[in-house]
Amino acid sequence: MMKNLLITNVTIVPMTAEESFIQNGYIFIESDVIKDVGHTPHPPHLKEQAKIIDGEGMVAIPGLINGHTHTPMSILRGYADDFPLMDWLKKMWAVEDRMTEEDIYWSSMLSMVEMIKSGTTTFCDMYYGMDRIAIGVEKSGMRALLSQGIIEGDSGGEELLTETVEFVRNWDKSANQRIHALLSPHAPYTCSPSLIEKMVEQAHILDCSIHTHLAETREEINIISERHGDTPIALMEKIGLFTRHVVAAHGVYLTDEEIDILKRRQVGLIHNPKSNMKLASGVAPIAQMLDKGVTIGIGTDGAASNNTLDMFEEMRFASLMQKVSLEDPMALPAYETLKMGTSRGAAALNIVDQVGTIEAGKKADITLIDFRKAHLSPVNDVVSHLIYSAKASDVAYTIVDGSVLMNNGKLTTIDEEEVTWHIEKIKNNLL
Ligand SMILES: N[C@@H](CCSC[C@H]1O[C@@H](n2cnc3c(=O)[nH]cnc32)[C@H](O)[C@@H]1O)C(=O)O
Ligand SMILES: [Zn+2]
Repeated sequence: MMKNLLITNVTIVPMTAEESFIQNGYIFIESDVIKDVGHTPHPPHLKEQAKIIDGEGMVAIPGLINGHTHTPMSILRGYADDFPLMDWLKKMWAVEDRMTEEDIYWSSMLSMVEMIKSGTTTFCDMYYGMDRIAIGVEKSGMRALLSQGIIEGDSGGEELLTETVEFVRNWDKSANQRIHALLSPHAPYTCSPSLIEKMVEQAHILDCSIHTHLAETREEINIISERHGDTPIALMEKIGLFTRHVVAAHGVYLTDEEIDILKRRQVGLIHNPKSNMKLASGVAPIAQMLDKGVTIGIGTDGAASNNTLDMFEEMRFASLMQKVSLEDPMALPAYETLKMGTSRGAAALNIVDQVGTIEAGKKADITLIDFRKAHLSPVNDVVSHLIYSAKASDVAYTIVDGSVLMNNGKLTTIDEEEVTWHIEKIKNNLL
């Protein structure tokens, strides 16, 4: 079957250079890779070699990158709202203890349905039962960074560590390199320094990145200070966490010194504005970190603390939250925010050689947004509309690795009705 694609008559926001656009362009995809991007007219021979998607009235952006989430938590959407993090977590863990691998699989598939429908092409996940999620990723066609989150129990984390190392060995670079496997100590307050040290050692051996939660709440700062006499990032620096590439979710409470560490160690910081607002964790100093050159992406966190996985909303909240908290309408402007959802998100996850921009040589992960809508009219400014006006439901096509996962609004790899049928059944048993 011919797998080449030609997207025609489309407005392209390639995210390659500052604010460059192609007003009426084409994108030629050969198998899983972008081969050619240009202005209309396209070379005529391309037409015979490819399936054509008419991009009239649409805007193409690099597929959105959800830098931090817990996909199976969609089953817990709306289950325990309006609590602070530590109380909320206790409620989550009580249910998570009862979740079976099947529950995890279908809940994760529900999240993939939501993400594909809202133009997300890559997500970075932390949960348990990761083998089943990886099988789901194979089926859905999405790109994913997967890690088994480790919370150290009374018995220590040794057994879990063996399991998670096995997971990385089995899945890293699988599914045509769509899957990256990472190691994941859940957080500095749920894992001891000695366990984290062991995980770093393993990450060096496996040559993989590390995904964790860091500096999320004031309470975390207090716990770490009481236990170790340090702040979370300073402690992690001491125990050598940042000798590997780290994806760190949150970074709400940071000293200037810690921001310097994040920059120097090229940590991929993932900002989760809606989760931070909903759990009232606080306002991350994003504008300040960007000024200092920290690499920042955007994530939704799990659907139980958000309560959606919609990256358009997430980008909008990121921008608005900086503006209002700094009383500065110029803080985190639209293009900067879109970068965090695409190219910079890819850099934060250390996959910028694969995705994050629309240019020849990159993997073909592309989202097409239909701009023929009242709330996107008139098109005075494409990027402004993407950040301040667009909705998830404006996404018409989601393409990953050259495969069309949503074709003019229709999912091609997942049977949504089957997923929702299972979800209803799981909900009735579990909650
Ligand atoms: N519960 C698992 C491992 C953890 S997976 C990831 C964990 O992160 C939790 N989680 C979700 N959102 C957040 C957050 O914002 N901060 C900290 N933990 C979170 C989530 O409830 C889940 O337990 C075990 O049995 O070891
Ligand atoms: Zn999280």
